[in-house]
Amino acid sequence: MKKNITVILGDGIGPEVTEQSIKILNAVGEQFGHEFTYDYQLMGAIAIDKTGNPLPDATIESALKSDAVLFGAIGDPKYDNDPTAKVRPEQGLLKLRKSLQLFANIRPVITYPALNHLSPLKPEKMDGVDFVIFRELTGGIYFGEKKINEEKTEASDLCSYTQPEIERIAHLAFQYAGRPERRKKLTLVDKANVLETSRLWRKVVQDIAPSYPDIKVDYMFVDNASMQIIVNPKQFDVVLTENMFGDIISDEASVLSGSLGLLPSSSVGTGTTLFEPIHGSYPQAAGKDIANPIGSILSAAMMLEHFNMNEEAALVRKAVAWTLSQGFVSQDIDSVNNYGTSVIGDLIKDFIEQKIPADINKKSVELGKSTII
Ligand SMILES: NC(=O)c1ccc[n+]([C@@H]2O[C@H](COP(=O)([O-])OP(=O)(O)OC[C@H]3O[C@@H](n4cnc5c(N)ncnc54)[C@H](O)[C@@H]3O)[C@@H](O)[C@H]2O)c1
Ligand SMILES: CC(C)[C@H](C(=O)O)[C@@H](O)C(=O)O
Ligand SMILES: [Mg+2]
Repeated sequence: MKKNITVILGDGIGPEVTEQSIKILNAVGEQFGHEFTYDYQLMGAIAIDKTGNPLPDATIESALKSDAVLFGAIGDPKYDNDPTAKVRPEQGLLKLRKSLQLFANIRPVITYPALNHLSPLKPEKMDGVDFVIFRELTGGIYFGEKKINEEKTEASDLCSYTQPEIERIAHLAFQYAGRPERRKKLTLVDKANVLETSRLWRKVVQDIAPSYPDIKVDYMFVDNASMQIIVNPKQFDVVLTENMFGDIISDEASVLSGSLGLLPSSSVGTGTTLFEPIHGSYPQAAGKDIANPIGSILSAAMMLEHFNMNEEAALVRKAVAWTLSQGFVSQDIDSVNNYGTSVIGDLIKDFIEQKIPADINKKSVELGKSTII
């Protein structure tokens, strides 16, 4: 199969983690006889530096005609620390989501038995944690009218949702909860005790629920949900929520897996689907070969599934689980014994290519070197 992928490396650690995913996609292509071609495009701070625009038209055009988009991360401290900046890297990402109508951001949260002992939570709370957050991505407070008065002393961001915006993601989430591998439970996370938009979410979900009689629906306020994710994460199966709540609770939930660097996502819309790790540009780590590439690599696995390459995706996941089980982990997972971004990428690639020596031991894999000795 031939697939053309728009690749947006972005800023900070975006390029180095995405480079590992490209390695993995190429290895999968070789093994299974697929041809992946890449069209590299700009977005974020690097795009502002090169073109003055955080999302050049060429990036949107490429994304619209490609089979999928693989995205790293955007963001730069020079904008984060300047609240008066008129042009910002994040505008590029938000505009891309809007342009591709990527209304549903799917963020799976799974745990790895091999990492449970490193978790801040008790291992018995972690075994079997497996839920998926459906985060609405093109509405809410992110996209409502923004105002600041002339004196710059009062500002507002409007949070608004329409019934169709809620319905389209709710249907996706219900259908997902009904998949054979899921536990047929959907939890709507909102703030319906305070917010009018949340009350609309509840009403729309309540109206839709009877069409999915097999799915048990639960409603939870976001403040409670933030606590429940930590104390009893096994109760969740599919979590449906609006844009900003989803942003926040998914970073929180990543702690269950072991690190923000582990979580992948897909953003689904009416056309091209985009795949990206949930983390940001982690500027402190940029260029140091210390970032965890697994969030990006698992996003590439989600992309393979999107191409109906299920066996290929399963092999990538198996390879990831193998590196974690062998202790080949990055600094965010283990601050004492850890391996570089590219070493982890190479090990996952070698596993896919069945090139891992049977007698491999940790000492034979050099920290920061990208070859197995
Ligand atoms: N989708 C995106 O591109 C995206 C997402 C979030 C934040 N951002 C941007 O990224 C910049 C930095 O934001 P931030 O510091 O709040 O969030 P961040 O996700 O970049 O990093 C937060 C912390 O998470 C950890 N982390 C994140 N990714 C990691 C990885 N791959 N490996 C190991 N550890 C990792 C690090 O401890 C880091 O300090 C900002 O400009 C922000 O706007 C972009
Ligand atoms: C960078 C920012 C606009 C973005 C968001 O808030 O959606 C990020 O945090 C994410 O989770 O992808
Ligand atoms: Mg976020």
